[in-house]
Amino acid sequence: MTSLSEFSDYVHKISAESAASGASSTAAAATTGSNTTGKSASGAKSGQKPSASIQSELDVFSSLTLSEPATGATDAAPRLSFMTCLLSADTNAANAEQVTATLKDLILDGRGECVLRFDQDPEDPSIKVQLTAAEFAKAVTNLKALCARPQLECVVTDLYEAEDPKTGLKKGQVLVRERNVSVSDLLEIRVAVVGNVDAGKSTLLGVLTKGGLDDGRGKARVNLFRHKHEIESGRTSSVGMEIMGFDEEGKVVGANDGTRKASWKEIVGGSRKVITFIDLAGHEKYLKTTVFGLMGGSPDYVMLMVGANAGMIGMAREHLGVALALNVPVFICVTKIDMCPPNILQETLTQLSKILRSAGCRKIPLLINSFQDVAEASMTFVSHRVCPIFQISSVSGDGLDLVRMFLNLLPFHGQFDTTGPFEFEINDTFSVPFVGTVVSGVVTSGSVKAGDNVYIGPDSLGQFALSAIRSIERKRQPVDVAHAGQSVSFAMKKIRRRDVRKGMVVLAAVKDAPGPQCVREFLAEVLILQHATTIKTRYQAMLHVGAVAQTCAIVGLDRPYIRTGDRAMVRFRFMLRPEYIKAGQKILFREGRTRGLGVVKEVFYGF
Ligand SMILES: Nc1nc2c(ncn2[C@@H]2O[C@H](COP(=O)(O)OP(=O)(O)OP(=O)(O)O)[C@@H](O)[C@H]2O)c(=O)[nH]1
Repeated sequence: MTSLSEFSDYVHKISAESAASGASSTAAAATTGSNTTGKSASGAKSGQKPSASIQSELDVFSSLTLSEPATGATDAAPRLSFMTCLLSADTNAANAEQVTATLKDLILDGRGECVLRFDQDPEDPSIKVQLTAAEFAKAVTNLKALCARPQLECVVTDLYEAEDPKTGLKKGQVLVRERNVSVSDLLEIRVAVVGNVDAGKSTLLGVLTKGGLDDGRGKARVNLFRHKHEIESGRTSSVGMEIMGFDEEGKVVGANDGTRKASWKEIVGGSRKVITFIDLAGHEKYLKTTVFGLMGGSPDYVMLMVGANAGMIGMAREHLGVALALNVPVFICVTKIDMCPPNILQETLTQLSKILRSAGCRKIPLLINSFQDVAEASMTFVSHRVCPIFQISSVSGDGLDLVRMFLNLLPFHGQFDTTGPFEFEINDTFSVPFVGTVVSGVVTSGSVKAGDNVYIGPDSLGQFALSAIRSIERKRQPVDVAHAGQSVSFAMKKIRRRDVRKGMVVLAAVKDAPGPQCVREFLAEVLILQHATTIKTRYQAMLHVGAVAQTCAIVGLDRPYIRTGDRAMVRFRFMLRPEYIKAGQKILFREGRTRGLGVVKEVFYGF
């Protein structure tokens, strides 16, 4: 860490910027040598001896900052760094307000929570901070006091603390999470669980959501199956949903000793963050369902399960490929370590590392062994192409605490258009007694209220029907409004269940505006990942785009033929019926061993 020099650079940068923006009063006062009654002075008053880095910042700012601290800095005055303000927040009201404002922004970005590192600036992580043990303790105390105030109403949970024995400097991380959240604003993170058949996916979900442990013979997974044939065969064949809730302190809500599964109502009622697991099938026979779950379920993360003794076999590579194609961050759980000899476990880890580092993946494998690793990985996971790897056992319980903590810290990173017109992709349909037709799926844009008029379609003739939202449920709890990024279900008015199907959309019905249009043909830029020979026009394959899965034919190509490794512009035609798709959506097509992926570039409206 070169905090001193970095801080000075930073301070010079800020002072140059403030000078450029016309901080004449600051400059004038500085030259007159006026005493700074500013924030830094009060930091010194607190009796704590600031570390060199903080002191250097205080020194520079004491010659720059002239505005009255009580009235707040003027627009032209440079802002003190977060940590400098935090250290003096107990004695300086203006600094306390600045920290509060920064925290509010971070919590808003994180949809109700944020993780803070005490060794870097939260607003600019490239700025390193060094804190002595006393400063660290003060920073944590001040943070807790600020978060308890009505302006924030948050709970601060310590994640880890570590002290450098040589320098005595301390670092650590905390989780700041809102204390009160309504069901409609509850933070939800969707995690798709994939891996080869018998890798232990359903078992791990059973153990995480119910508590208790597995017996190695399928005890934990029984409650998760949705069909009788699944219980009999022990194989998942459908897309299952499980939820796990964390309270404001990060404790798991409802999971007990494995004897009873908490109801969704209990979990949602006590949680401030909910993880929705999309449990997918590992068998090759159900690949279409699994790809549908990955594309239509809009997962934020993919959890790839790998049996320690089996390694990356069968469908696991296929699932990893789809996750990478969709650009969804992946983390890996190497499970069944209780029944795996150490040399085989090592072989599996080496194999994983090779696959992840290969040109096709370009990921950095990161073995997670401690709470510190978890906390650090959760912050770098999304942005740094890191792939955390956990070694766990659902039978002995090894490594499960680390996985639980990681799930608790998984950050929100959805890129949904919250301000656009309302759009919703249907993933499943139900007929509920006394309620009528219910559709479930993900709001991909905008928001909708119960009672709003909507279009639903397209049907096999490309038509959209007018309907209205009778009621909305989120995690089986009634809510009044649904926002982009949330998975919800709608009870629909005037629609029969047989008229709705997966892949349809629900759209805002704007009065006097023309209705939505569907697409029969579209142009996509594709990359052929694998094909034995050449692909020409009239070639047909199963094409997935969002929740749509339909056979498409190639009706146009920018060259006579394409083969493995080629990038090309391809015109596709839906064979069965038109669909509602948009430019920018990712596509994936497969037929036998053939695989291709791409992006929709242009859509052609009409039947
Ligand atoms: N010893 C041991 N056995 C495990 C562990 N995890 C799962 N198992 C056993 O492995 C078997 C397969 O587990 P499942 O959870 O059904 O595997 P799956 O990946 O969900 O399989 P599909 O649903 O068919 O894709 C069951 O008999 C589990 O009891 C573990 O950590 N240790």
